[in-house]
Amino acid sequence: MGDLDFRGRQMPAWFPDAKFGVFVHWGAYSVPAWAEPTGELGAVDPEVWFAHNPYAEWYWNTSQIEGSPAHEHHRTVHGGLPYDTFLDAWKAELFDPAEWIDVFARAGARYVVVTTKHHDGIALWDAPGTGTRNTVRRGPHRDLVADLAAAVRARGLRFGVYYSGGLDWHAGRRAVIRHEDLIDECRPHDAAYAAYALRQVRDLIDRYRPDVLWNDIGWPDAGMADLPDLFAHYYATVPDGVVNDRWDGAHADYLTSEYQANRQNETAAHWEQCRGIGLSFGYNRNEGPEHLLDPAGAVRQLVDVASRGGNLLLNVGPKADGTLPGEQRTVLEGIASWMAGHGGAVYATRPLGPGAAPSDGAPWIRWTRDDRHAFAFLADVPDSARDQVVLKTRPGLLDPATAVRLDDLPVRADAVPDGILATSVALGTPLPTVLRFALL
Ligand SMILES: C[C@@H]1N[C@H](CNC(=O)[C@H](c2ccccc2)C2CCCC2)[C@@H](O)[C@H](O)[C@@H]1O
Repeated sequence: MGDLDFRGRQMPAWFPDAKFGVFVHWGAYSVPAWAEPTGELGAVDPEVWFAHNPYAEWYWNTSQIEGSPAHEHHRTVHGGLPYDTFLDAWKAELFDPAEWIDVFARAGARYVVVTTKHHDGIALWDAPGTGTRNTVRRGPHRDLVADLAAAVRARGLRFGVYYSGGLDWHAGRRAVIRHEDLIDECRPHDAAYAAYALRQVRDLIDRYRPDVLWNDIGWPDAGMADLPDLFAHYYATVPDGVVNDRWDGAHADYLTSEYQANRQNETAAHWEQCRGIGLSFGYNRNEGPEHLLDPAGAVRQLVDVASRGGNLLLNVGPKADGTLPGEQRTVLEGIASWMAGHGGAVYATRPLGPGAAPSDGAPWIRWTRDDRHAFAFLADVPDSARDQVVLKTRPGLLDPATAVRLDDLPVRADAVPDGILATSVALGTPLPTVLRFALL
């Protein structure tokens, strides 16, 4: 047992300061890359969800469900071949990890979390116990985890690993039909799987020293007793590492939400929202621009999350050939150009707290603060407002006379009874305008 009592552990400052991470879901599922863009998790009727799953990384499961469009697609387009055929078809021939990480870093990501084994049980490194069911022995014939870890760290970003501890469709259970199945029927809970999974996570820790241990779905019942030792080993190996909350309650340095699911977790001291740029984590060839966040939408998602004290883990689903889908890359480039001039109002900030009234209508307004400044983010100011906005703030909180726009356009700010009247130009753009004020 490690000597670390990690339950009262201090959150390492790098994680809440980071604000923005990029998630990568890349796997054999990136070969078919096929799902119905049904809707966001939490907004789709659970009864509909599994047979019409928008998560393209769930292809194995969805294509097992009789009568589902994915079942039909797999039969007609892929001849109903065994799923592992996709592993051999996955060549990653154009994969250039440094190129990916350059895009992520310019977009302002401070950490990158990559899938090492998703629910399909295929490992992206030569994981113990997988035999040839991994990308070193088949398909890409590369240790993709090592390649990505090296590229991420060469760029000065933190590297995290995603591991599907709770679901492994090779551990011999049937497809998930309904949500309640996910909890028990279809999850492996036996001692053999628990030992298998424990050995793999320990291997990830020892080989890659990940800064984030991002487990998903949960942990096998028979392996729950192993977790205190695993976490102690992790923290001994990576002293400023962080662990997420999907270990069936065993431990968490921070809580997670996913699209609209588990949003109640966003009131925790430390939390992270994950979502795709579109409706899926794995690349889905059926997604069009109408299903994706546009750059302004992605920036506002990041600002909204940061203004409430959380991190955004925004997912990219690369193609099987190793290229980033053009439409997803465009969104990252859009985030990059905004973050270049405004990142300072996001990184290492925290909520402004009770001083500011967050807006839930138009204009869209969010706040952050650092030790000396408050930052107001404005967007979608109606034309009728004629480039004037009232920022509701507590009197005496900040000094209107110190107002500046981070893009250096002129701004005038006057104290008014319920806050500050800001007058400037082009306040109505979808991409947020940022005003900085000195805190009194
Ligand atoms: C990052 C994504 N995680 C998914 C697992 N998500 C969850 O277990 C979801 C979840 C969401 C938020 C906190 C905890 C668990 C549940 C699934 C239905 C309702 C909430 C995966 O199934 C998915 O493929 C992707 O890897």
